[in-house]
Amino acid sequence: MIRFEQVGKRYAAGLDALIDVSFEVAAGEMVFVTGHSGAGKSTLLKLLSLVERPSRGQVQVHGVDLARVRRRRVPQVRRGIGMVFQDHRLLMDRSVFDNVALPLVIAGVPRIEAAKRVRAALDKVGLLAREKAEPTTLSAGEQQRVGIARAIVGKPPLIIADEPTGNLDPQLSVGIMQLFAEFAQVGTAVLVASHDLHLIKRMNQRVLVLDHGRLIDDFRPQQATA
Ligand SMILES: Nc1ncnc2c1ncn2[C@@H]1O[C@H](COP(=O)(O)OP(=O)(O)OP(=O)(O)O)[C@@H](O)[C@H]1O
Repeated sequence: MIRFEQVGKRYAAGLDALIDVSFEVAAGEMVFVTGHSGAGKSTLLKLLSLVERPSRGQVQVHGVDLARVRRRRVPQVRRGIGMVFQDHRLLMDRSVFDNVALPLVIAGVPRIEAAKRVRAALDKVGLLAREKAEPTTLSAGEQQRVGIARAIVGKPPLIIADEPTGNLDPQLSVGIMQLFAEFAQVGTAVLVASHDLHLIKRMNQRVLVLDHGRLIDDFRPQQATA
């Protein structure tokens, strides 16, 4: 599903954010990316969402070498990725329903079909009753769940989340991670950047550890105990 092959990323300032990073993620896997602040976690996710391009090596998604994706095809590739951000980036003057519907509207999904899918996504994150609410009237955790509903509504084969639980309490954080794990169980590949070691430990999933841009560990708890 995802393949990084000796990937390097050097920003214009000359700083190496990623150095010789190689790994693969299969469909149905949930993987945490962790490491100190500045280790390269966000950069790694940005290469997948084509916000940044690698300086060396190759990033492949579904067998497609992302370096070959032309600028005008970038939006199409991004439609195959559900993106969740720490600051969730909701449109505050639109309803919860409209926020979640946005990717479907952009993709041209007919209204009745879109409404069905939006409600299914909201149901999944436990917010069906709040579809008419404006995001400002929701708690931080609820807003984050709207962001997740928006990321999953198009049923993308890949979800990437950058510190999705950064400002949530531990219980809510676990709930959101369990939701991601459920998506992985039905075949979605899920990549979550997080520095919350307590949460990562609790979820018992594969963990990639970055240190100053290098991948220093790739820990698979299931295999370790097998
Ligand atoms: N657009 C950019 N231009 C120049 N340097 C950048 C840019 N984006 C990130 N960097 C640098 O690349 C390194 C890796 O940054 P990145 O954001 O990937 O780390 P991170 O592990 O996500 O950190 P954090 O946990 O603090 O978000 C850092 O030293 C950062 O300053």
